[in-house]
Amino acid sequence: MSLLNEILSGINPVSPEAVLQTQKHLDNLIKPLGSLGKLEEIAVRISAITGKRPNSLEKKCVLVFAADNGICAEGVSAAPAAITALQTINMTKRIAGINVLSRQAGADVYVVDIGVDADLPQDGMIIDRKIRRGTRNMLLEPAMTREETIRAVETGIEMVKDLVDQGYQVIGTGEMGIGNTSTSGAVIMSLIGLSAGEAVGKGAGMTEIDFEHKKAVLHAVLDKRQPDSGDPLDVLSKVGGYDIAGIAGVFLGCAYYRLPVVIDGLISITGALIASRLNPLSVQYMLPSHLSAEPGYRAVMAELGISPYFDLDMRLGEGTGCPLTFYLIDCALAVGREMGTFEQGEIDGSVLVDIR
Ligand SMILES: O=C(O)c1ccc[n+]([C@@H]2O[C@H](COP(=O)([O-])O)[C@@H](O)[C@H]2O)c1
Ligand SMILES: Cc1cc2nc[nH]c2cc1C
Repeated sequence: MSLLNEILSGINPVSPEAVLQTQKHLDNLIKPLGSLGKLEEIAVRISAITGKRPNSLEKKCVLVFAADNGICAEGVSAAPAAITALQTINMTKRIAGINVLSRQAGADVYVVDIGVDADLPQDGMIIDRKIRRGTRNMLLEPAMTREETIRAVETGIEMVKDLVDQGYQVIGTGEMGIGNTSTSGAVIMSLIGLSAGEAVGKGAGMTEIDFEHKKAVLHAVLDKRQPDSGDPLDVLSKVGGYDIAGIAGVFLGCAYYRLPVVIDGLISITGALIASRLNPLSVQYMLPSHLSAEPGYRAVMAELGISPYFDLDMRLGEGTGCPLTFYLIDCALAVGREMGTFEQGEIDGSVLVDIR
């Protein structure tokens, strides 16, 4: 059996007993019932995933998949494609946004070259899992072969296995790739049935005229490629990218190894959508972070049945929503471990009214 099929058939649901026990514990702490809102939701979700309580997720990282996109030849991004390689190198110099925010949250950053169209420095700072130097131009031909697509998804799964072996307890999903709001948009349009205007925004920034062109290109791409919306790997291979595929693998791998995994922005949630279509149980292991400014994000969230924890008008990508969510997770788990019970606080909790 292929690694992908083995992982897909080995994903189990989270623990319903841990959900009940954790909510019972939270309801016995000195506060009105449910008054810590989404922090309680996070604590319950983490218990459900780990199957135990109390929890403490000390070892955290963000996994950044870097890849180029052939569709950039059609002028779908105002940013030059060369920025993919440059910013990937900047991440190894620890000066990118993802490095700064991860440092604040006590999380490590790992950068994986899964398809950058450049020879990156072989200095041990970038994990070299390059499948190809960028995808093909999806307006002219399928972006990836099915074999490359599966290899990219399996790369994500293998990265999770390595991180689990190193003791990581929570993983964030990041990416770097000029043009990847277009590939993500095309995948979302195919799988959910949205128009380009409903799926994509201005990505890393572009003029109104260029934005109209980007949307027209995406409609032309779907017209030419005719991806099969019932086959997520067909969609991914025809109009996706190596980064989205690697991220989909991370979501599946985390579900298989029972690790919480955090969603970042549009590209990350597109990987989550692919994972969920391949195995819906994988959604139980996902935690959201922020609301991306790209419009397709809301539609995917709605399908996944989750809602973002915060909205800071962020649209950087790189995985930057993840370290912020790591901090929320730390807070939520500390509440579960450290807050006193009604008995310890000498308060009669039985008189309180449950308004949830
Ligand atoms: O994750 C998001 O929601 C997001 C929204 C806008 C832009 N980005 C980042 O910007 C790049 C893609 O933008 P673009 O315009 O080249 O498609 C890519 O490197 C992403 O990390 C990411
Ligand atoms: C500078 C720059 C940094 C990025 N990080 C993620 N996407 C990006 C796009 C640009 C243009």
